[in-house]
Amino acid sequence: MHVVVNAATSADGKLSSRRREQVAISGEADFDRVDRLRADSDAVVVGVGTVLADDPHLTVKDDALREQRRDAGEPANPARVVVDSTGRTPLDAAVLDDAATTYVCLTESAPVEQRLDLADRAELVTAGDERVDLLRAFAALQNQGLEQLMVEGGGELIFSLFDAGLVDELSVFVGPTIIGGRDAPTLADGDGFVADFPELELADIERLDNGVLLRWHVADEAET
Ligand SMILES: NC(=O)C1=CN([C@@H]2O[C@H](COP(=O)(O)OP(=O)(O)OC[C@H]3O[C@@H](n4cnc5c(N)ncnc54)[C@H](O)[C@@H]3O)[C@@H](O)[C@H]2O)C=CC1
Ligand SMILES: Nc1nc(O)c(N)c(N[C@@H]2O[C@H](COP(=O)(O)O)[C@@H](O)[C@H]2O)n1
Repeated sequence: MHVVVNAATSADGKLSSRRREQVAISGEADFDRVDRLRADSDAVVVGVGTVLADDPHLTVKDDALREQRRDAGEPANPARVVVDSTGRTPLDAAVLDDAATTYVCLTESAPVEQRLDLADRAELVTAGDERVDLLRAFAALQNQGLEQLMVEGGGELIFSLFDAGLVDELSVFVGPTIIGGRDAPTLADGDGFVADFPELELADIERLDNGVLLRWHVADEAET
């Protein structure tokens, strides 16, 4: 399995504002790049915080890219994955429509009622007690044939994935704006690291729109 985290931050490292509403940080060229990355992925992964904040669709927007996937014998859109401990994904969420297969990763503590409702619209993966056990959930996704995973956020999920050692690559578009705010989500939130910080190797820098795209490889733990 190969896991790429992709996100857009303001120049001061924020994913969105303190209101947690979606902010268009990327310009046209970056959104096109994100669309290609989605088209090259087996699944697009988000946390339920992102679903509640943005109601994303997580589909490939370009008709030609969807056609290419069909020509290659793949579904037009990659699968969608929501990491959602207790089944808070609203039943009318855009990610639960029929544009793609959706997996909702839950824990044992997810109430039966939510579980039954979501099971009508998504494939359920159960891993962990309080929070989703990401190692187990991603292993289950791999067993379903999902090898290329693109994670789009948000900050809580991205931190947990680094903490679990599951990230292979990080792509960050740093856009030309300041959002600010101590309560605004950043690229990696959660509890944060205090030691054994994951080490990154810079793979590429590209000027894009009025910002910069940074691509990093995550160093193997054994090498750091
Ligand atoms: N600029 C960008 O590229 C993006 C921005 N965003 C922004 O990020 C914000 C949402 O991010 P967050 O609130 O951090 O939510 P999130 O999307 O990271 O979801 C976190 C939630 O996932 C659930 N969860 C279950 N197991 C977990 C685990 N092991 N680790 C972490 N979470 C687990 C928990 O309910 C947790 O509260 C929104 O404001 C959204 O607009 C989101 C994606 C991309
Ligand atoms: N790459 C990128 N740049 C931004 O500026 C963004 N705000 C986001 N947000 C992510 O895209 C999702 C929306 O997807 P759909 O257009 O609905 O398919 C949103 O939920 C964030 O994950 N990304």
